[in-house]
Amino acid sequence: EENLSQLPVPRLCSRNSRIPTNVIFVNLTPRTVKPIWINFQGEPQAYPSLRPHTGRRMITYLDHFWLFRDLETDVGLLANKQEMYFPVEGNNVQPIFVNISSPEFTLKEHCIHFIRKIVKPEDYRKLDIVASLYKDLEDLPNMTKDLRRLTIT
Ligand SMILES: CC(=O)N[C@@H](C)C(=S)N1C[C@H](O)C[C@H]1C(=S)NCc1ccc(-c2scnc2C)cc1
Repeated sequence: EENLSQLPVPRLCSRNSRIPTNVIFVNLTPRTVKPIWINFQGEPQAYPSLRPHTGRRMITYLDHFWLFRDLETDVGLLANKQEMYFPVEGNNVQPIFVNISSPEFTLKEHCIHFIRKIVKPEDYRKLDIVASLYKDLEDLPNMTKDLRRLTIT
């Protein structure tokens, strides 16, 4: 019986449904948000960024997938409290609000994010901290990694 772990990870991709839906991306964060559309080939495609506390009314389609990232740090953000957004029903009257917010980070995650802002990666290992934190600092936010995790779970 073939070894399942050798099979390629299936690619999450939007389906070309052509069923439009009106949405409003609302950036509730004090950060600039980069919307990412996962295209029909499963490749992430960046859309124009949203400045802090701004909204953008736009048209997307049923069975299309979106992720949202902090433009500066690539930290993953939430859309309606989820890691991934996809419109569920075509609605041509009431636009659907997509509220983009920041996840609730632990104190440790806040500290990792802060240290990354003030210390260059080549200097992480000069810090007098426990070695396991070097790995945490070096495990930078990565959309491809998140996309793979989201695809297989
Ligand atoms: C046939 C089909 O579905 N083509 C895709 C490429 C289309 S039309 N898409 C993919 C996504 O569902 C969004 C939709 C496009 S390109 N809608 C127009 C559009 C343009 C700009 C935006 C944004 S996002 C942040 N700022 C703007 C202006 C959002 C949607």
